[in-house]
Amino acid sequence: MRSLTLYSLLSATVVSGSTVTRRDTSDTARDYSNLPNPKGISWTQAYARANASLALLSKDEKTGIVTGTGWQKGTCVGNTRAIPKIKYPSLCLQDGPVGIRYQKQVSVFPAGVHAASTWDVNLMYKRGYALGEEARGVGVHVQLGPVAGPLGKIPHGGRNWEGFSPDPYLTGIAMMETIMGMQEAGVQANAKHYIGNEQEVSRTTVTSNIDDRTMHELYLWPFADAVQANVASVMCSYNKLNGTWACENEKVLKGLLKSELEFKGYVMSDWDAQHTTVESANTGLDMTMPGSDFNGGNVYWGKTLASSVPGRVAESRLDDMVRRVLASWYYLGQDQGYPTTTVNSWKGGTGGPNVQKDHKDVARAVARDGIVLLKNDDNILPLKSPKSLAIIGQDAIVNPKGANACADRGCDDGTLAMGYGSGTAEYPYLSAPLDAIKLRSTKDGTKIITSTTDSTSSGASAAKQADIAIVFINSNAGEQYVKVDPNPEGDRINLDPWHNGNDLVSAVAKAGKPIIVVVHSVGPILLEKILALSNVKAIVWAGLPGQESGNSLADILYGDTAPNGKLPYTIAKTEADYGVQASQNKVDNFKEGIYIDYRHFDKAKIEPRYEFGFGLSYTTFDYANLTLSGDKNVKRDIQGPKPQSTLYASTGHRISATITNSGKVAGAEVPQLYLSFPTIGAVDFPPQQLRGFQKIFLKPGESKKVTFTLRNKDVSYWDIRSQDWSPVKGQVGVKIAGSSRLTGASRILNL
Ligand SMILES: OC[C@H]1O[C@@H](O[C@H]2[C@H](O)[C@@H](O)[C@H](O[C@H]3[C@H](O)[C@@H](O)[C@H](O)O[C@@H]3CO)O[C@@H]2CO)[C@H](O)[C@@H](O)[C@@H]1O
Repeated sequence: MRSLTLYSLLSATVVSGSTVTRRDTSDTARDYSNLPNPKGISWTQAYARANASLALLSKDEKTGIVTGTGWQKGTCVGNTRAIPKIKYPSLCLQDGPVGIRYQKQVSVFPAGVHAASTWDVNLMYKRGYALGEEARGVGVHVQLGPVAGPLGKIPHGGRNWEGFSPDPYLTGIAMMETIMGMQEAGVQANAKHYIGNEQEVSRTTVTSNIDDRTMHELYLWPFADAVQANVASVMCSYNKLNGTWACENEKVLKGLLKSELEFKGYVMSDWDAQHTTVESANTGLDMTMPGSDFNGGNVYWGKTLASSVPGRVAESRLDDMVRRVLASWYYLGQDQGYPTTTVNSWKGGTGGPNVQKDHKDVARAVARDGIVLLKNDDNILPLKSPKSLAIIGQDAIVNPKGANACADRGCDDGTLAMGYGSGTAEYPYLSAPLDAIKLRSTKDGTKIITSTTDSTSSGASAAKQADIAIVFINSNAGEQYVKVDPNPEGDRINLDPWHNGNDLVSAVAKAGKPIIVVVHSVGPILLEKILALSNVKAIVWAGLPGQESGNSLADILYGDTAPNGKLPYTIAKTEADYGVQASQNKVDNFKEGIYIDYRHFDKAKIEPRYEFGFGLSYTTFDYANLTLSGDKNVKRDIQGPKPQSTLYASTGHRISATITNSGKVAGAEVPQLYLSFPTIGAVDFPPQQLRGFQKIFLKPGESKKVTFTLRNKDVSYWDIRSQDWSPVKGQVGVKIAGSSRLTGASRILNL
C-alpha cells in the first residue's frame, strides 16, 4: 500500500473520535501530490526500458504496436500485434467501467455515477482495485475506463452514468481513486472520452466549441487529475473540438494533454474515431482502435502509416508513439508474469477463470452507501416490522428473460442496475429487490403481496391489500449505437420515469396506503408529479447499483445501515431549469460556460427540488466551529507557467469544522467544503464551488473534527490572458455543510 503522508490534497482528516477506515489501514488524509508507482518503477525507468526495446524494432513492428488488428480480429474488443523478440504480447484492450465486458464469471460493480454518490474515497478506490484485479485475472492489459467525458453537463446525456458527476472536483477525485485502484492491481487504466463528448445524439458529427477557461476549469480538470494519478492511457472521443476532430486536434492532444498536463502515457482513438492517417499521427494520436471500421475498412494506420514514414510523418513521431505505449506497459510491470489473455468476447465470454473473489462485498458496500434518501416523512423508514408490504413494478424483479437477455443491456425490462452500451458487463447474478426484501421480511413475518408488471390496476390492487406499498420505477439511457425505445440515440428524450412510472405511482396512491418510491436511474428524473401525492412518504434514490442491487437496498430499507449517499447532481423541478440540452444542429457552443448543474442553479437563483450534495439519513448532524488555520505566508505568486506539481501543492491554509451526530442512531455523513470567490476584475465565479468532502461515521452523540487543506489548484482560476492558473485573492466565503444548499458552518477566509 502506498504512502498516504505526502501531498496536501484539499483533504479531510478525522482528528478526534473514532476512526473511519481508509483502505482499511489509516484514517489520515489522502495525499495525491506525488504518487509513487506501486510496481516500484518510475516513468523514467519505464522509458529507459521502452527505449531499449524500441531500438530493436523494425518499422513494420512499430506500426503493429500502434495499430489495432481490426474489429473482431482478436479475442478482446481491441487487440494489437505481438512482438515476440521483445516479449511483448498482443495487447488486450477491453471495456469497461463497471466490469469486464463480454466475459463470464466476472463481477458487475455499481456504475460510476453510483460510486460518486457514495462520496467515499475509500470505496471508490476499492471498487477500482477490484475492477483492476478482475481485468488482470483474465489477462486484460488495458481496461477501458474510468469515464470523465461526458462530465454530464446535459442531464439527458446517454453515457453520463458511466462517469461520475457534473462537478469536476468530485469527478476528479473519483477518477484518481479509481485509476489508483485499477493500476495498483496491475491493469493499465484508460481515462475516456477526451474531450467534450457531452451528448450521444450526433456524437460523431457535433463540434463542441469550448472556451479556454471553461475547458480548464470544467472539462479538463478531471483529466488533469487522471494524469496526476499516472493514468497509462487516454481515449480521444468521437466529436470535434472547436471544429477539429478530437483524435487529430493538436491543441487538445499535444497542447493540453501532453505538454500542459505532462501526460506520459499514450492516446488511443475511440473505436473508429480516427479520420486520417497523417494528421492524426502528427497531432498526437498514439494508437488507433480497433484498427479498422466496423466493417473491416478504413485502415488508416498499419501499412498506410508505414508508407508515410519517413516523409509526411517523421520517424521520431512513430518512435514517440511506440515509446509511450511500451513505457506504459513497463510502468505497470506487465512485462513480468502477466496472466495470459483468456477474454473470449465473440464466443460468449467462456473459458476464462472465475475472477470474482470476494468482490461482491465491495460491490454491495458501494451499492448500499451510494443510495440516497430524498424524503422520509413520518420516519416511515426504516421499516418497522410491517404486517404486510406490497412490492409493485417491473423494476422490482430481474428481467424474466434473464438479466443478460439483451445484448449490451439494450432494453429496459426488469430492474435497472446499469445503463446500456459498451460500458456494460455480463451479470454473474443480479440480486432483485423483490427477492432481497422477501428474504429480509421473513424475520418479521411480513406478508408480501406482489405486482411485478407496470400495470396500474394490478399495482393499485396489490396496494389495497397491504399496510405499505413500495413502488419501483426507473429511467434508462446509454450509448448511441444501441436503440432502446423511447431513446432514439442513447440520450434521454425527457427526464420522466419510463413505462409511465408517474401513472403507476398515481394509481397506487389511490389505494390510500403510505407509499415508498424506489428509483433506479441513470441520472436525475423529475419527481414533481410523485411529490404531489400526499401519501408518498419516502423516496429512495437507488441509482445504478450493479449486481448487488436488492441486497444493498434491503440494507437501507430495514435500517441495517443508515442511508449515507448524497446526490452527485441536481434534481430540478422542471427540465428547463437545467438550462442546457443536446445540440441537434451539429454545433454546441457551450454557451453556459462554467455554469452547469448547481453552479447554474445558484447563479440563476433557481430553487432545485433536491440540490447537489443532498441526502437524508436516519439520524441528524450538526455543523459548528468552522476554524481557519495554517501557514498563511506560503508564497502563492509563482512567476511563469505553473507545473502540475505546483498546482497540486498546499497553500498552507486549513479549514476545520466539528460535526456532531445529534440523532439516535449511528450513521455516516459527508461534510462538503464549498468556496465562494470574489469577482476579480471582469472575471466572475460561480456562487460556490465544491473543493473538498469526506465521509465520516458517527455514533449517536459523537462529534468529530474534519479538516480540509487547500491546494493551489483549489483557489486558482484559469487566466485567459496569462494562459495560466492565477491565484484567487480577496475575501473568500468558506462553508462546510451537508449539501450545497445547507448553511452548515461558514466564515470568510482572506486570501
Ligand atoms: O468497446 C470499445 C470502445 O467502443 C466504443 O463503442 C463501440 C462498441 O464497443 C461497439 O460494440 C459498437 O459496435 C457496433 C457498431 O457501432 C455498429 O455500427 C454495428 O452495427 O454494431 C456494432 C456492435 O453491435 O460500436 C461502438 C461505437 O459506435 C465506445 O465508445 C468506447 O467507450 C469503448 O471503450
